[in-house]
Amino acid sequence: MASGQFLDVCIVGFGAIGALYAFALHKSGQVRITAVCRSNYDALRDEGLDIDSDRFGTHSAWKPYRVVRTVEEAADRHYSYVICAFKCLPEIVTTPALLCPVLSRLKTSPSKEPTTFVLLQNGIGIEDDLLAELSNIDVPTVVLSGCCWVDTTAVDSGRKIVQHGNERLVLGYHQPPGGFKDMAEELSKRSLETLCSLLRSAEGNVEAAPDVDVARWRKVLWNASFSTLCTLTRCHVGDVLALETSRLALRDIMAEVLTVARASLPPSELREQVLADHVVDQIMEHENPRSVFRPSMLVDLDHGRPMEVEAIVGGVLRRGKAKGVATPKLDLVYAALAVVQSKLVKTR
Ligand SMILES: NC(=O)C1=CN([C@@H]2O[C@H](COP(=O)(O)OP(=O)(O)OC[C@H]3O[C@@H](n4cnc5c(N)ncnc54)[C@H](OP(=O)(O)O)[C@@H]3O)[C@@H](O)[C@H]2O)C=CC1
Ligand SMILES: CC(C)(CO)C(=O)C(=O)O
Repeated sequence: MASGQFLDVCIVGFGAIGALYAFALHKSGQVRITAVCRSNYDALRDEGLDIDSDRFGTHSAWKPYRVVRTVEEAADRHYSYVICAFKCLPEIVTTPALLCPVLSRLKTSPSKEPTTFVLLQNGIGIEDDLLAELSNIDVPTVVLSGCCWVDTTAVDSGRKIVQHGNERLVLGYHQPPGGFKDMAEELSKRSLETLCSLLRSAEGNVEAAPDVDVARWRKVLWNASFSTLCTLTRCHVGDVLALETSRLALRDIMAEVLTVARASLPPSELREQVLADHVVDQIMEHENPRSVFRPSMLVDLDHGRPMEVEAIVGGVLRRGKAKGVATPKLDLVYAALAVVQSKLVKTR
């Protein structure tokens, strides 16, 4: 292990997801967390973080090992894991640009110690630009990503995080653009296992995905339909389930996403099982018609913050276009959200 008995882990984006999983990793007793905080830097440094989590318990004034203001400040050492938990907004800043100081350090590092990047973010193809950038770096690296099935929010200007109900994290590794070489896949598997076991030792409900791309498409089925319709209507989940016409729209969007998913992924038993047509029925039956849940995209709009339209909807559309799959319903959803998004980006 690096640094004697601790693994150094850097969390970039210390909001709801970043802080929740940082705390879980800290609870494992085996890591040192460097938290890159933006708007909540002063609060975190001076007062620490309050946590009210059904999964990880209630804690006050928790301080990570280090709180820093920028990625540049964080890049004074080697990290075993760099966890990205900022909103994925490539139209504002790409992931490689945001991580530039860490990547530059890796490029010039005489040590060949591996680094694993972990994307705890929604969307499709969010790993592409990072994988491309890492393919130019002569140090072993791994890219993992995670689908978070959890309802967590940063409140009190990021001084506190609240997490209700169940928490489930599905983590898996991505293939580099040219495929795996030498021992790279072994390294990815080991890195995935280590992260899963750290989170499990803190009672996190984590699963290693046999194919992370299949898991991400399964997740985006929900985000591309429920998150977008709730956002465009500014209504909670129960409201968009209440009318026959909006239920039909949810189903139609999910059917389009499934067609793109199946066209984009290589054939496998897992793909057929996880992304079969009847999954739409399962999702619709599983949602509570009385749910007052507001998806994170709607929460961003509520606060006037840019939304992950490109990562969630744009990602599906780009894959659809590449495979010649028509997506008329989702095209309309994208066009409407793009109008709102461009105003949010201009006024931020
Ligand atoms: N919250 C949830 O329940 C779920 C979230 N997700 C996904 O998880 C990801 C993270 O979402 P979530 O935690 O909710 O988002 P939050 O908005 O709560 O947190 C994002 C954090 O990233 C920080 N940040 C953004 N850009 C930068 C930057 N350039 N440098 C440093 N910090 C930065 C923000 O700082 P600042 O305060 O200054 O803006 C904020 O603290 C998203 O992809 C989301 O879709 C997935 C499932 C559930
Ligand atoms: C599916 C869900 C609600 C997380 O569980 C989500 O991804 C979101 O709110 O953006």
